[in-house]
Amino acid sequence: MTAPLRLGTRGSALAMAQSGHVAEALTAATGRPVELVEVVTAGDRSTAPVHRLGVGVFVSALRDALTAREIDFAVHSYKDLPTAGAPGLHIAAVPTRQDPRDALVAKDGRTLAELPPGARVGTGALRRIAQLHALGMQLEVTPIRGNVDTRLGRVLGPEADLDAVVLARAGLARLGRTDAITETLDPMLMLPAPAQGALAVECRIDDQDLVELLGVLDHAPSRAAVVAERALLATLEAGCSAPVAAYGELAEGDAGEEIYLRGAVISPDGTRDLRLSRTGTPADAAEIGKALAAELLELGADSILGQEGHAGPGTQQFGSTE
Ligand SMILES: NCc1[nH]cc(CCC(=O)O)c1CC(=O)O
Repeated sequence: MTAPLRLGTRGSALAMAQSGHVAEALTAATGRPVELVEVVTAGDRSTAPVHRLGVGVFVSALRDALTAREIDFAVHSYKDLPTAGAPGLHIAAVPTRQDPRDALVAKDGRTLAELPPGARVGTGALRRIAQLHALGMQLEVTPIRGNVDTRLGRVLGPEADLDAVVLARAGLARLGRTDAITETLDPMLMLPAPAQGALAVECRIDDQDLVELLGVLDHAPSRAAVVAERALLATLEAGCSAPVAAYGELAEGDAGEEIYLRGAVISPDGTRDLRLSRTGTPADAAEIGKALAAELLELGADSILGQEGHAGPGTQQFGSTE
């Protein structure tokens, strides 16, 4: 009997759902039993706004537990990971990505276009706030935070005080709540966060057998898309709470498999909205992301990012802002 692999996870419903899913997939593919070990992070303990909590609050406790060998591997929402990797740790797999688009949950089954001027729309992410303002619909965008159920309750519950909320479709899908969605938002209007809908399966780099074992969960097209989107984010020296969006799509082109990467940097008030795209081969995913970021910077992306107190990678903020 092999001892079960210890999978460290946050205790939130979303984290448990995605960890449980990865555990099952790994056992199905390899026959190895997996046990879930709950790790409490500073981000879970605090109710302070995420931008006050600092870098990687939802991630660092899991990484500490990995380094201390208290757990063998961890599953993160990829978009919550700082762009700088962790020393001694390795992302051994990027499983097949979920639908990366954002979703609208609105009262009376409304779509975005059906919201009247002055409608109150809740979201915590600067990227979503900025893009909602850029629509020019006079929406009253209200910052919210909390877990998925709390956020749905702001529209659907007995104490509903908002007309709509915007959140990641992938989170709702993992919790079996896609029934609440009234519109899945077209990336033409709401470009997703870099790596949204993707998971990162991380372990110690010196744990070579495990690196190899976890590799069965890797999905190359998902990894290529995420690599391109994250290279864009890293080159902009922005964090996951910056008003930066990126979406890489893989498709069969004339020259074989192609990646089509779109990127956007939007000022929080929506008045400046830079959008560009670039194509290339999946093998060049990182270069495509860097080149697209460089083009955005040439158009003044840095001055937009500067507007919200951006001061380089040292002040990156990551966590459940969305
Ligand atoms: N920042 C919070 C967060 N981190 C991961 C998800 C779920 C979607 C995903 O895995 O990308 C969410 C919720 C949301 O954005 O609504």
